[in-house]
Amino acid sequence: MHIGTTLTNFIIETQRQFEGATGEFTGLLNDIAVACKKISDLVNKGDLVGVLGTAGSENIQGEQQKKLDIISNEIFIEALAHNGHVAALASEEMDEVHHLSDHAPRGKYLVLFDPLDGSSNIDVNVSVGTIFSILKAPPGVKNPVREDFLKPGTEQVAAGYCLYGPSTMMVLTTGRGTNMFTLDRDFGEFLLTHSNVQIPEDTQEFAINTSNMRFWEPPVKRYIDECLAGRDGPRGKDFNMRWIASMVAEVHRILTRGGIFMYPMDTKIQAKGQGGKLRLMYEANPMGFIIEQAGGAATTGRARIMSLNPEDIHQRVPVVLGSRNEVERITRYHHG
Ligand SMILES: O=P(O)(O)OC[C@H]1O[C@](O)(COP(=O)(O)O)[C@@H](O)[C@@H]1O
Ligand SMILES: [Mg+2]
Ligand SMILES: [Mg+2]
Repeated sequence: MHIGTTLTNFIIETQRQFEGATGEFTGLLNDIAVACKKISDLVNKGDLVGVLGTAGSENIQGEQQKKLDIISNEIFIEALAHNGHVAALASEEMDEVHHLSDHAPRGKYLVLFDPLDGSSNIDVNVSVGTIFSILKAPPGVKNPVREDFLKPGTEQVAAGYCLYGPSTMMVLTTGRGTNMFTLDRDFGEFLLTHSNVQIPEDTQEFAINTSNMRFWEPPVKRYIDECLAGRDGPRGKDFNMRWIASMVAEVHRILTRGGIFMYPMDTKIQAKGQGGKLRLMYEANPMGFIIEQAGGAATTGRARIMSLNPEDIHQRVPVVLGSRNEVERITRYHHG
């Protein structure tokens, strides 16, 4: 597909390759694009439209919700729940599965989403984003339930994120490579700017929240120590570090120039009885699909993320993703 193609035409072309395609998938991705454009506009205007700051409520994760967490969630529901492309929705900001109103037409898909990723950055004007994962809905079921969403990442039909940074970009995979589109605000369209993105297999750049170092497991400690030892150490090369605290921005950097991103299991997380910091269904699985389709890898440190059998829509998992050879090295360290 040629650079400059609109997202809509790109999806229509992609759909042509699927036998029996009805156009419903194109419709769904257009709904998602509309929602992301609206969120991008609000993020961009920030205080001018009074959307910054906390909402004074907590989500099921026990996190203080930002106003934009809730507003973005509502924009997504409004854009997706009425056009007959989905059967149900699930989100970081909603405890339970969101069922459509009785008279709303039902569609073939389920969507899980993180309406605003990187929430701790929203008030300090640092890049944030939206992450989404698309699954097939059980045929003929009017109101799919939680169990209908609990499919391994390998069953995703598509996944993507929209990054609200200096420019707004939509990154998408339908299982045929990973492509990037940039929003032309004048034109109001996402245009293809990077097709079939490939992540370098090796890297000298890692991203991890080092303030958690004292809680890390030995394999992670060893890996980071070796990176920090630089060219005089066992790796024989110097490493750089980055931490933006927005998973979307970290993943985007890695898709653009390689690298490794880690939010591993640690004793602090274990002490809280949690399985990790990041959520499997609307953070780790969609990002795993995007990264793998760009030639990278995504594991928990021990197992491929997309092969996990989910137990809950808000389940948390350890995440290690990025340049294939580095992810494989850390996974080897975990297997001793
Ligand atoms: O606050 P920390 O420990 O740096 O964690 C940052 C991580 O938490 C997140 O903000 C969690 O996502 P949400 O903002 O959607 O809750 C990730 O985007 C980011 O990678
Ligand atoms: Mg998030
Ligand atoms: Mg979020």
